[in-house]
Formats: sequence, structure tokens, C-alpha cells
Amino acid sequence: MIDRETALAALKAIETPAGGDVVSAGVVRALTVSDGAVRFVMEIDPAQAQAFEPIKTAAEAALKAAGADAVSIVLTGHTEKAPPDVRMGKKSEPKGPEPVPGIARLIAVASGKGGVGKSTVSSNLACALAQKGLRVGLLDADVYGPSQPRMLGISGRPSSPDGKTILPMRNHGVTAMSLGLMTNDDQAVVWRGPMLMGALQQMLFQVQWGALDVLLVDLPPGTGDVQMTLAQKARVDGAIVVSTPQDVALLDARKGIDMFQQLNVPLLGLIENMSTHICSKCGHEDPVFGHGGVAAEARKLGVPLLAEIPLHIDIRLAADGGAPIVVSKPESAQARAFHQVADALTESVLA
Ligand SMILES: Nc1ncnc2c1ncn2[C@@H]1O[C@H](COP(=O)(O)OP(=O)(O)OP(=O)(O)O)[C@@H](O)[C@H]1O
Repeated sequence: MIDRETALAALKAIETPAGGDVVSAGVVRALTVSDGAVRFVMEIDPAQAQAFEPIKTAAEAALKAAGADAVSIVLTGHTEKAPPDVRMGKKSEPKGPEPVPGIARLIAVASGKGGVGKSTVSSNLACALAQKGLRVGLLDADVYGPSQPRMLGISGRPSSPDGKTILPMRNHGVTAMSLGLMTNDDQAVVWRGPMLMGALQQMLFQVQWGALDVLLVDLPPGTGDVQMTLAQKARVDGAIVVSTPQDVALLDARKGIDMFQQLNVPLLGLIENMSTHICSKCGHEDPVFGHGGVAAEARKLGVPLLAEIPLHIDIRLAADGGAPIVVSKPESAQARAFHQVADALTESVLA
């Protein structure tokens, strides 16, 4: 029976009028393959609807030749409809861990404890990778405190061309989606387990991410439903764990590390955030939360320490201002720490 890889391979043989294949050009969105049936959306410029009719026919033929029993392709253009209510949506189809269509690598950014800077790391890392020329997505799955819209300077509501799939937002070269964009700013969201899992699956499989080199997933703190659902439903290529050097944060980080080991998700490395405080007036360095604890933990685990990021007011101001420090002060020492992580990833898991 046809599987996702075979379907994608068959579609890669189909050219767009502008050149390049339909998968790499990001035309194929929201691909699902189940029980021999292949379904997806071809998102095109409405002016090109005629030109895409033969392409649609060729894609149907190629998929049937590759073993599909049924093929359903919907041609859509962008429209400004209200986003679907993610909490009311039906559960997504994928059953086991499978790659998210069009996404080459999926990396989770996790922490054992809240407030250690996981979202700050995710937004800066996403922008740093985009600055290196990679096609980057950032999924804010921190359902208890989605902060990426603010950190990436994104507002407004994502639109849905067909009421089923969701168009992500974009800023600083990063394609982004957050549960924070689907709720009102002041709305306290009380997610129950099954709702949470359905919403995460929709964010992964029904957002039209397009072709991406990497999707970063900013997880909620701890070891809960979201982490489990992510690893059970999507193929996660690796996890980065962020911690402050404090013993208590490290203790929680260890639980997160154990969880990823149990879920068979490779640990790509640790990041020590708020490593030392650098005074913005005199440049004096002070190890407010201690220093070096995360490096020692990384050594013990035999994984890389990807960076030690200082506690610096510019990092906070940049995050609050909607342009992460790697965008607002790309040459600063603080930005360099994030670039170092981006370099390490492009040399390892993203090579
Ligand atoms: N290295 C840093 N220097 C200065 N401020 C920082 C640094 N890292 C994070 N912050 C600030 O600390 C606060 C918490 O950071 P952030 O939201 O990234 O943490 P988090 O781990 O994602 O938290 P939660 O999981 O609870 O949402 C933010 O105001 C952020 O701007």
C-alpha cells in the first residue's frame, strides 16, 4: 500500500510551470496518506488555476501509478477566512510517529522548568538558522504560555483557505504558528488532555508549513501530554534541553532528558541560559544562578553543550520588542551565543 515517502517521491517528479517540482516549491500542502488514499492541497496563485489543471491531472496519474487507490487534490488560493476553531476540530489522521509533510527535520526545544528561557532560545535560534539561508518554521506548542507571537513580532489571525488547513504567519524569515494566535490575547486557555493532543496534531499536520529544512517546536515546560503526543505522532529528529545552572532547574531538566530517552528522541545537546549576568553599565560578569552546572551535566551525559547564554537585559528587551537579539543586534556578543547553536546544528543534525 502506498506510504507517505512513496507519495512524496511520485510528486517530486511533477514540475510547476515556474520550474522546480511541486513538493520543493511548497505547492503541496497538508498531505495525508491513509489506507491507500492520498489527499492534499495544492496551494497556488489563483491566476494560475488553468495552468495547474494539467499538473493536477499528472499528479493524480503519478500517484495512482505509485500505488494509490484514491487521490484527492484540492487546488486553493489564499483567502481571508476566519481560522478554524482548533479546539473543535476533528482529530488528525496520522496514527504513529511519521514525518510532517515537507519538513526535513523536526527539532524540539524543551525545558524541565518554566521561565528558563526556552522560548527566547527557540525564537533566536529560528532567526539565526533563517539568517544562514535555511527554510525555518517555528511551532509554538507552549499551550500554557504561548509567547512566540510577541517574541517574533507577529499579530493578527492566521487565515484558513479551505476551513480545514491553516496558513501560518511569517516574520524575520521564519514561518511561524502558535496556539497564541488562535486565542484572544487575554483569554485564559484551559486545555484538557485530549483537546491538547488534537490541537497539537492540527498544528503539525494541518498547518500549511510548505517545504522546510527544519521545524523547531517550542514545547511547554516539563514532561506532559504535549511532549508525549509530539513524539508519538511526529518523527522528532532531536531535542535540545534548555536549563539555567541552578540545581533545581537542572534536576527538572534531567527528568526531561530521561523522557526523551524513553521516547527514543535523540538528545542533540544542552543549553545553559542565564549563565552569568553581564552588567549593561560596566560589563561586570556575575554568576547569579551559579555557573557551569549544565556543562557538567552535558559531560556526564556525553552530549554537546551547545551554548552558554548570558543573562543580559538586551536579550529580554529584544524579546519583548518582537525582534529577537539575533535580528535587532546581530553583531552583539549575546547574539553570537545563539549563532553558535545554529552553527552546531547545521554541522550535525541539519547537515
Ligand atoms: N539570557 C537572557 N537574558 C535576559 N533575559 C532573558 C534571557 N533568557 C530569557 N530571558 C527573559 O526571561 C523571561 C522568560 O523567558 P522565556 O519566556 O523564554 O522562558 P520559557 O522557558 O519559555 O518560559 P515558559 O516555558 O514558562 O513560557 C522572558 O522575559 C525573557 O525575555
